Amino acid sequence: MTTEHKYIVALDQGTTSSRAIIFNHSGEIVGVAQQEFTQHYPQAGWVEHDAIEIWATQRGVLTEVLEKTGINPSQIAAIGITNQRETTVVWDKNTGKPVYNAIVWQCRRTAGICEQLKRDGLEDYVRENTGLVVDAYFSGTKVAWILDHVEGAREKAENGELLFGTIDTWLTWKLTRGATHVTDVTNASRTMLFNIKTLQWDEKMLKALNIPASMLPEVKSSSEVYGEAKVGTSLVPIAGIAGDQQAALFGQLALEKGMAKNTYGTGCFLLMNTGEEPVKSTNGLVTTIAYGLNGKVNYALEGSVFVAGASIQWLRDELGLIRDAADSEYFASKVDDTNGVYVVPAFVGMGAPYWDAYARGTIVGLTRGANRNHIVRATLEALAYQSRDVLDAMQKDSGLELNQLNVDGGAVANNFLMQFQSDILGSKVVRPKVIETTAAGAAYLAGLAVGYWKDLDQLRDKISEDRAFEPSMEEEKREKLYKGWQRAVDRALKWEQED
Ligand SMILES: Nc1ncnc2c1ncn2[C@@H]1O[C@H](COP(=O)(O)OP(=O)(O)O)[C@@H](O)[C@H]1O
Ligand SMILES: O=P(O)(O)OC[C@H](O)CO
Repeated sequence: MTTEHKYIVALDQGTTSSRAIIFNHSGEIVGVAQQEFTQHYPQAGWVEHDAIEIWATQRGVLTEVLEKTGINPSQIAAIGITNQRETTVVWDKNTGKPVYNAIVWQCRRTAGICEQLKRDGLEDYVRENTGLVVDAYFSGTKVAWILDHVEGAREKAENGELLFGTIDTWLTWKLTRGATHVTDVTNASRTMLFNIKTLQWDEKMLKALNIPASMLPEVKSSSEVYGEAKVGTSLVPIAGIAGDQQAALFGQLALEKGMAKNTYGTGCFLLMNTGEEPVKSTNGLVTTIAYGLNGKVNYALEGSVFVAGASIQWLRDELGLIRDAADSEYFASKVDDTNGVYVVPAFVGMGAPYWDAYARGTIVGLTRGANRNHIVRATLEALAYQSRDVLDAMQKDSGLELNQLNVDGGAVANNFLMQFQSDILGSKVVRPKVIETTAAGAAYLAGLAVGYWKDLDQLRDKISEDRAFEPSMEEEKREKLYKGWQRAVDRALKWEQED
């Protein structure tokens, strides 16, 4: 294939926005288009997206970025898809219409189904075979909920008329006009329905949740041609698929055992590549598939924090304390500390390492002197404390000491946060020049599949450091602050009562 004038497009379908990013052969970004879409909160702790709006915004940004850059679809060598994971779409394969809104990864509505699975004694089985903990986060219980609550859905599913997919599957199906119903191993490993040892859908889990196998997509590697998308008058191969956190790991080229990254977006996700063998966590992390490439899979340990950058949006949209996410750095830097205030943003329960669907957000340590700056600062600091929680667990599980943390995602633009992160970890934090590593990972996977890039060595020199943050806090102060955080978390846990 000629690489002249050719590009790779990454479609990055995130929790809050859809993005299309064009990369050239040097791995540089030549165009970006982005569109936010509506978040639906029908009840406390519930989160939904309209799958049609997801498709419309994703399609819209693809058209927009081509128009903006003047690149013709015929110049695109391949499309890579990366996506918010776990979010669940069920649609009618005849009409192409979703039978219900997409149930988002953050949604807690299936906590009760999870309690039942635990009572049925499935916890150990789930951990051993899917690598996960029993939690409403993952797709399986969301599919079960749709089949049980949408009128006529179960009957149609049993007649083979309904399809299930995570967002990668939904987009691929739409882009190929219904010709392709696939997912990749990384996304499959987030469903709680996939056996990460046999790399097959897990019959016992399907039975436990009463989900017909006919709804499930075919599971493929993360880098191969899955189908062709019609873009304008051209047919463009879709050649890379990976969940966004795995794509970010790939985009940071953390491809060797022991390499890790932390992504600060809506949530925070710390992943460590553990090589070709799955490592079982005993400290509240999950085992997941990092990527499937060249006939093999690599595994990762993951610590998933449900609310990170989303708490900065909460300061902006719900409390009105800031006008723009970037303002948080200005207000936090106006004070020397939080004046004893801690914010625990457990808006949708807490993920790793606590796994408590009943935790709720809390602010503690308020005194008459507490002001906006302290609350903004405490909210930013919570991102760093939550990352320390998972990093400590990761070090215990892996037996490795991470003396450097590679970071990416929208919130790493915040220098205050990065410095505090380094201080509270006591280790170096390294921010790359290109923080769009998620999209880069999807582009690399697609480019490798079609021979646009021969191998990853061609890309290694493209990753360069923007800034390194070194710890400057005294050990005694660090541990005192962190102990305060742990006490604050205790207040947030198990706040909501089980129905
Ligand atoms: N300067 C900043 N300081 C703190 N948070 C920020 C800043 N800029 C963006 N964010 C947060 O980062 C998130 C957006 O990052 P992004 O990687 O695009 O997320 P996602 O892929 O989850 O949609 C938002 O939640 C936003 O509040
Ligand atoms: O869309 P993001 O970047 O918030 O990522 C969401 C995760 O994939 C959820 O597991």
